[in-house]
Amino acid sequence: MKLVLEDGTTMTGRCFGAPRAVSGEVVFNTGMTGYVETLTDPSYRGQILTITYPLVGSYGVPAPRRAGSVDGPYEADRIQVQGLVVQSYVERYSHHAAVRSLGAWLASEGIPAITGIDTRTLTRRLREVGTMKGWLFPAEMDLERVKRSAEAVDMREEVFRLVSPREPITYEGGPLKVLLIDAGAKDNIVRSLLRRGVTVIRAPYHAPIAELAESADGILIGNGPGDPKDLGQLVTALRGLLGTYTKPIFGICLGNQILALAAGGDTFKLPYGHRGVNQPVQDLLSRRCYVTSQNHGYAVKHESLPAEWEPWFVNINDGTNEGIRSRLRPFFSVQFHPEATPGPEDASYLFDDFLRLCGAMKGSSDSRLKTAGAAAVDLRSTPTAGRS
Ligand SMILES: NC(=O)CC[C@H](N)C(=O)O
Repeated sequence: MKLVLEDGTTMTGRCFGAPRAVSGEVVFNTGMTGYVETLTDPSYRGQILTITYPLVGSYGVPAPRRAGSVDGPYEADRIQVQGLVVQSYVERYSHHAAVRSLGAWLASEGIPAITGIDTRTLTRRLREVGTMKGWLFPAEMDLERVKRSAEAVDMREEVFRLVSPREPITYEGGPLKVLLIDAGAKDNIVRSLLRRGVTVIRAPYHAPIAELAESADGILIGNGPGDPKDLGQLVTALRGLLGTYTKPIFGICLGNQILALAAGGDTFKLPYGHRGVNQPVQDLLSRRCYVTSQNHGYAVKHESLPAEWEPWFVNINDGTNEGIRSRLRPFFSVQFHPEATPGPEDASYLFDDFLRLCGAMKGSSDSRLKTAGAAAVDLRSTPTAGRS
């Protein structure tokens, strides 16, 4: 197999997945474990993933999930990456839950993978030049032919259609109801809500959101692939809703970007993104730091936020935005993944805060809580296990 980057960098290795030609944006993730979760995360749709940790495959892959379920550790029904790049693939796995090798899983889903690559050199290149387009293909194929014929995902609106459900799906979990806007949401967002006794209406990003939101106690905008600016239809729908909606809105990753755009803010592309399980962020209100799981290539411009909004979290490595919140209303979002999978669960308290707010606003006879301003204040002053 060969990996060629758009700056001409060429690397040769061995195939351990499907021997096929693909192209996509080449990105790297620094997590040491969690390849099953990472490979099935729809935010990676269309991208060729490099894992910087050198040994990959040693714990194999567990049994496939039950059909129609959202069982972990899978984050979706299929592998989402275009291709996989590792330094040393381990075929002989050992783990009590494993039933197949990583290579067998990749091959069964038609995903090409390459081993024997100096991923440290590759990552340094991507850090210097920035994320680049690349081609992964069997070594005997001619590059010019590959460039013409390699399978690629149309990264504009098409990519969101590939990863969102066709119709709204309801998961019964309890009396509180959350509308999850899905443009590629990870299944663990659904599991995180169900675990907390919540009914989830999982709706595609192009569904009539305002209508569906009426019967829900809050809205969660999930993660997803691509560039948030290609989701103009959702941004416009949400902008309309922000004018009248009084219940809580929480965004995760792509959801942070969408909320910022709907509020009138702007996003930009990071040179090589944040992908890993040890990204440090700081809550600007409490000054408390958290280690978080992240997978994003775009970020919100702090300075673009209109007066009602304020930066909530920042990334301690590069100072970029990691969350925003309305100063007046119960609308807030984070750029990292509180549901983790893989990664640290430091930030899972955010689900509890969001749901407590949904519950308080639904059940309270206190009319002050029904006004959005009071609810936003309530969120700020609520002590939680995660913050104590
Ligand atoms: N994990 C996500 O939701 C990623 C959001 C967006 N696709 C980005 O790369 O920034």
